Amino acid sequence: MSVHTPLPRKKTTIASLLASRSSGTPITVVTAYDYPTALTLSSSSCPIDMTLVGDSLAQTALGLPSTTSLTLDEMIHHAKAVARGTTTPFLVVDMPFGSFHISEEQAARNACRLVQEAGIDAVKLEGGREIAPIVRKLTSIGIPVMAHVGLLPQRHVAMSGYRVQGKDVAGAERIWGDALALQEAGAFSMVIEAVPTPLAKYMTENLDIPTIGIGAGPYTNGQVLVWDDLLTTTPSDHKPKFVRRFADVRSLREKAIAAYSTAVKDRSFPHEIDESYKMDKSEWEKFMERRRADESSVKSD
Ligand SMILES: Nc1nc(=O)c2c([nH]1)NC[C@@H]1CN(c3ccc(C(=O)N[C@@H](CCC(=O)O)C(=O)O)cc3)CN21
Ligand SMILES: CC(C)C(=O)C(=O)O
Ligand SMILES: [Mg+2]
Repeated sequence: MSVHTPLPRKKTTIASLLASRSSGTPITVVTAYDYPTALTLSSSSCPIDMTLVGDSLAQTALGLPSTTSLTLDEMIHHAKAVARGTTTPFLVVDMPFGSFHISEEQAARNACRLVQEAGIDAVKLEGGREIAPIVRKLTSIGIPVMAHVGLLPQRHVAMSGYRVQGKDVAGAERIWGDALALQEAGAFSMVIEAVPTPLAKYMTENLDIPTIGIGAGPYTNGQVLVWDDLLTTTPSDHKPKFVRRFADVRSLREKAIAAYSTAVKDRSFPHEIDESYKMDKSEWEKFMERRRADESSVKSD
């Protein structure tokens, strides 16, 4: 096989994620909110292990102030679009704020909706040991659950903003205790968001499930980034420390739209021959003959 031919890839499974963890192969996760994005993450030239329909959808794609106002119906609408474009990546969806805390029954009903209506592989739930019974319930009915500890954006008000978590002994102990309880409840993997590097390293070394970090340093089993952050799609004055800009898609888009606008205004677009359609001269003449006949009959009325 030539170096230019991408390796054929199979659908990511929980078993293959565990195998990546065991072999020390970093796991790649990117968020997606629509069909074209899902196609890119499934492409054989840039294959990603896991696609996450994150509730960051609220801010990145819908212009909402935070994730807490995103509804389950809105999430399902986007998850369906992402599922249509997803082939090999494992497809995980964030359960929105309020869609799983009320009771185990509510969580099970809504997770089943995501599986049946959107066709996703697993759900992700933000929270600590207090949601362990819900994780256990979903796992027991065959819905894989990804845990999410550390910074919990759905609780940004209670946490007084988006702040690094687990920086002191008490905070680190709480997060480690949460992680153990969630693993024990059956979570197949865990996102660790915005915690100091040594804590995420300790968690990765002492848990049995793959850890996926965001703002958790280089020692987790995998990394996740938000599509819009890594591509720079939107104007933003604030860049969290953990974001690396791998491209500047925003300026590329703006250049293209400016060029289009200029071309329309100076009439260089569309080109009369290359970008427009022809009509046979005889057909055109017959059409004009009929129009003239119609016009003279209107005048003589
Ligand atoms: N575009 C986007 N990227 C994300 O990573 C993301 C979202 N949206 N929306 C939902 C949550 C919100 N997240 C955030 C938002 C802000 C910070 C932030 O400003 N962090 C500070 C930490 C300050 C401190 O405590 O020292 C930073 O400067 O890194 C972190 C995570 C992560 N998620
Ligand atoms: C940042 C990731 C982990 C997430 O939860 C989201 O995009 O909503
Ligand atoms: Mg999220």
